[in-house]
Amino acid sequence: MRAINSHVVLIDLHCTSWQQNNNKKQHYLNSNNCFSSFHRSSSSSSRRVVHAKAIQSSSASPQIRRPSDRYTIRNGSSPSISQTETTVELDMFLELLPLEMRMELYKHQEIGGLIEVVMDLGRKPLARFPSGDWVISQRPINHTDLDHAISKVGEFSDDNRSGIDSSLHRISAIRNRQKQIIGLTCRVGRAVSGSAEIIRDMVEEGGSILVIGPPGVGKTTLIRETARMLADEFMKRVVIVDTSNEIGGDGDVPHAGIGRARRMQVPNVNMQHSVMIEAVENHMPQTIIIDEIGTELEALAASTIAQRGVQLVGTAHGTTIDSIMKNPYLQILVGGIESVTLGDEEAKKRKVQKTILERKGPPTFSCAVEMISKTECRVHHRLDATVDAILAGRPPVFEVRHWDDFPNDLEKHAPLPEISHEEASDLYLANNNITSSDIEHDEDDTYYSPTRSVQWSNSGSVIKRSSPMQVYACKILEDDLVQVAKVMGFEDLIEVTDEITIADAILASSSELRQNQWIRSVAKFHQLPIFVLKSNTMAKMVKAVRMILGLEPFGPTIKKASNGSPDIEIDDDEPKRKPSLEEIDALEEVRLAIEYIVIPGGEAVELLPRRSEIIDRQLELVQSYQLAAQKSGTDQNTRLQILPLKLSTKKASNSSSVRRKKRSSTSEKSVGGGGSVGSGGRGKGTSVTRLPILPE
Ligand SMILES: Nc1ncnc2c1ncn2[C@@H]1O[C@H](COP(=O)(O)OP(=O)(O)OP(=O)(O)O)[C@@H](O)[C@H]1O
Repeated sequence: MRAINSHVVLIDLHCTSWQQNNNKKQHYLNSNNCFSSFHRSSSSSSRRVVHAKAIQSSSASPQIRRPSDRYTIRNGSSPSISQTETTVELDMFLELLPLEMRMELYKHQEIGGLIEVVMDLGRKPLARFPSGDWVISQRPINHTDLDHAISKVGEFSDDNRSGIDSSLHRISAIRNRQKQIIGLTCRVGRAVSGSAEIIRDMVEEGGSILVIGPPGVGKTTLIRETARMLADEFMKRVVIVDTSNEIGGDGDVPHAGIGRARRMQVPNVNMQHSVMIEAVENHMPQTIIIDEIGTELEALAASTIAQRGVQLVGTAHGTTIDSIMKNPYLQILVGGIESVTLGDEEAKKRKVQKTILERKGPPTFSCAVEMISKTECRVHHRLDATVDAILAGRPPVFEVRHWDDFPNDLEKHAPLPEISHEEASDLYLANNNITSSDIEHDEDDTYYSPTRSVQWSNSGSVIKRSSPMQVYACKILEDDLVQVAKVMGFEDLIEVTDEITIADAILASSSELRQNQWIRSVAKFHQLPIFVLKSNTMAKMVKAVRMILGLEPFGPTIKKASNGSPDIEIDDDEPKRKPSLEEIDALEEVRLAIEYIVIPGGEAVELLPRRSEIIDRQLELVQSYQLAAQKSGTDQNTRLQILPLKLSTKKASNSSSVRRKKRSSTSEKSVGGGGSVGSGGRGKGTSVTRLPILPE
């Protein structure tokens, strides 16, 4: 047994990094391999899925039945766009082709998913589908075919792009040396409703988003829907700088796919950057949408816009952030890179070479999305951290999201309703597949036995779960959490995971949450409760573990975050009145004894003699750690001894009060947890367990 004097010790708990994770997704191709669209009311809270339907052509080739023309297009906030209109858009596209080729194409099962048609002089025309390329006709394309197509589109601008009025299609020309058009790449443009759901949390956060991806991966489609989402659902003033009219479609009236967002056309591709600045200066936007930032001037303009506090959503060609970093013109988007020479000492301290690469300044965009395919992307919530990691040769932290895993249940993204504590708990239970039949009310054994399955509750009821609770620790030292769980005997019931997808709860420090709002978004996205530690003391950790396992009610600890999501704050079980200096000293003595000797070393500690009221306060604190204690000494010289025994409080009925009455002023009595426990004589319904001694 050891006695200690209290003194203040600062415990520095290091942080675990916010690990790479998972995903979420959206669903576009239904089982018939045709496009589905999500129709959303402008209020955004009520959402429903509109399934794709077969539609018969009403115009171009009425005699042709198109069994696979089964796609719909989201209609944004305007309810006026009908499926017939969307069919008309495909018809407009197909009219670029000579009739016999059009008829062939109509017959294709995947016509609804057609991506591009390629017409090169003297070659067979190709149709590109998600499943691959398909030869439309054995007859090679001739000049008449090209002239026919060119006659259906508007003028080609200096970037050799054109469009079809009132549609999102993009027609790109290849010219010979005499500037005559000898090839056409005709891309079907469509507003794919729901395509921005995958980044809704980021859009909502209001940060600037850089979308990176190779050609044709769906960047324009994603930012078009993002523009609509921002304008129609988040009611932002959105201006699209539409260099090739690809986002808002050809013609002076923008396509309904952009919702209420405004669109600025760009007369000449070289003027994109000046139109970007003009947009900020003249039209008071809150968000600027810009497709294909490709030149240094455009990157500089983007950086200027970001500095003026305007949210940016932009795209750039590339496969990864790394490729943007390597592009000298686009580097500025990620903060710029410079080489720094360190002093010998610093280089040694950092264990790096003397000359290293560092980020020059803050990136233009706060987060980034790397589109891997139309159905998968990598989300970098903190672009600065990603860039720093890449420069330091560390793997960046990102989240992989899959559209195809995304539950069709878009309600997940509805704003959280006002909920009571009970409802918050119910939500948590529901998300963890805990049904009411799993709930046992076990009044005789409210304390948790480690040999059981995991339990979770908010009100003392006992809930069984089949696997250990998976906790995602955010800026909480994983080892500390594991250690606390271990000393509490819960090592089989709680696990720390790096995979947020399989997590049941997030345990985060409040400072981390304040700094990184996106954690809340991710939690909301995955519907996980966040248990918030204001400080990383063991007492709070013990309480957090008990709450996560459902052994302690939340009570008034649920606080609404600014975004409406309920955080469960781990409060101290500290006295609410102002404690005296003597009390503070006595409680600190308890804390140090427990955290430095009793729990880690498994040793008993006898505290200094105190007045009985102070000893009662000490006892309360000991109980909050679920430890047993006993009083010793005389009435004038009473002191508390903390035992390395876990307090197990079975229903003590009235026995505690009976024992208190019997307490002798000189004899030793073990006390704790509302009932009395002693290492020698345990009362009925109470027990103590020897704490495991931790490894050094
Ligand atoms: N989520 C999606 N579901 C179905 N089709 C999609 C989706 N996203 C894009 N597409 C289709 O894929 C094709 C290419 O899309 P988009 O033009 O958006 O790609 P991009 O990455 O912007 O290409 P580029 O870089 O060449 O401009 C279009 O025909 C578009 O309709």
